[in-house]
Amino acid sequence: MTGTAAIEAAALGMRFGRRGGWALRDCTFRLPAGRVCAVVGPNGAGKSTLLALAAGLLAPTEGSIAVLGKVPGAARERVGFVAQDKPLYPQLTVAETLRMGADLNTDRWDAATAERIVAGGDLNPKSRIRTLSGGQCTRVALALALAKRPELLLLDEPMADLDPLARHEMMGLLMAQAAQFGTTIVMSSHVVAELEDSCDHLLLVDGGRVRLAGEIDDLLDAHTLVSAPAQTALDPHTVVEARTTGRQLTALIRPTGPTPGDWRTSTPSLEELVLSYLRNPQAAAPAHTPAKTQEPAA
Ligand SMILES: Nc1ncnc2c1ncn2[C@@H]1O[C@H](COP(=O)(O)OP(=O)(O)OP(=O)(O)O)[C@@H](O)[C@H]1O
Repeated sequence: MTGTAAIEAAALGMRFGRRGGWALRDCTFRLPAGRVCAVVGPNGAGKSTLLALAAGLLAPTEGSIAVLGKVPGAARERVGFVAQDKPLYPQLTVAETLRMGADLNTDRWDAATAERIVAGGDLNPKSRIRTLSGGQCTRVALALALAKRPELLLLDEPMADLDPLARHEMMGLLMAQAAQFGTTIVMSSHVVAELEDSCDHLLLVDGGRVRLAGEIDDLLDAHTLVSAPAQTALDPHTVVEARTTGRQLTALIRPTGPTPGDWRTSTPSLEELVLSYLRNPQAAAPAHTPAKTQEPAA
């Protein structure tokens, strides 16, 4: 891992059109190189906009974003991007698509990886892209992006239209790529539970703001799930969410010290953490992983 961040954003904002609302606003975060980062958040939160800004396909309305230490456009050769709609040329065959990838990336093209990914889906190299299913197109798009051997791989909901076996296979390939080459992977997804075992870094985007940013283990360790009798006072701890069902209180807190011995406590899952923050827009981010402050350089 180097000292250069994979992505560094400062007061980043994006507005589509002069009169449009802000798709992203005041986003400041630092993603160290070599991480596998989950970008999660509700529909319309700004995840695709953030990834498109990092890919250099959009220019920020305000603030800045640096990718591998450069403006995104200047880092494009070292970045792989698979957009949500997996744009490919419909009239090309699978083989022609891979050949185009090889021609565009002569210095780094990993033909064996591209062919292995395509073969794994039993795709006929002579099939035209327009005849493929959504999941098969995703497989070709991922083959193009991975074979480019990027230093940073930006994936917008890469698993959304893959079947369970293909998801498992692709996740394995992505993790192998990250382990072997130190590739930084940033992937958006709505299936938070699926990300917990694969990702080590989280960006929670909500309403165009980055609400949580940091190492997943640190974020989980900073929170405690509490089960206690209803009416239990939770202060002085910081309460992200508290719900009472009958005589039972369930809460997600950020403890400010030891909790009473008669509380039942556990560490939340990533999904529990994310859902609690999304259900409670007023809950502030933890002090050591605030949306507006840089985490320490690696
Ligand atoms: N090209 C565009 N023109 C105008 N508004 C846009 C455009 N692209 C995105 N937006 C708006 O920006 C906001 C963020 O959209 P974005 O696609 O980044 O969200 P998202 O988190 O990726 O959502 P989803 O999970 O549904 O894919 C939304 O309000 C959306 O309507």
